[in-house]
Amino acid sequence: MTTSKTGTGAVDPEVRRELERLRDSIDNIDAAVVHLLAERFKATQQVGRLKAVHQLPPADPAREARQIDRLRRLAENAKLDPAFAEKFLNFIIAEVIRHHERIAEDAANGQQPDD
Ligand SMILES: C=C(O[C@@H]1C=C(C(=O)O)C=C[C@H]1O)C(=O)O
Repeated sequence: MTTSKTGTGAVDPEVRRELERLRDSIDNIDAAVVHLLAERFKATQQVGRLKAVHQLPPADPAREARQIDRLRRLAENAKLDPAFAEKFLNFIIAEVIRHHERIAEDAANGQQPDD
């Protein structure tokens, strides 16, 4: 790794190229994360509708506990902080449960689900 400055205050062009290469990779990963999350939410919306029709509760803590166990193990194997993985999953699940509550309320009020 070369130094980050040329001495004139400008960033070494080689360092700039390396930074750009890494940032391109980060941008691709961020795009993949957004697409994967969108697909996950499409599936959870369908679960929410199914639960509303069959009057099942929005949250399923036993299922969540199994998912957290599994995700923590996957994170450990991938050398990702399992506490971070758990926090991230809990953040997503909390949003899903909010959606499910809304879908159940709409169904109870005779409203059609949005697509
Ligand atoms: C999607 C579901 O609903 C809720 C959301 C979950 C999730 O986002 O993974 C898991 C369990 C439930 O609390 C489900 O029951 O499968």
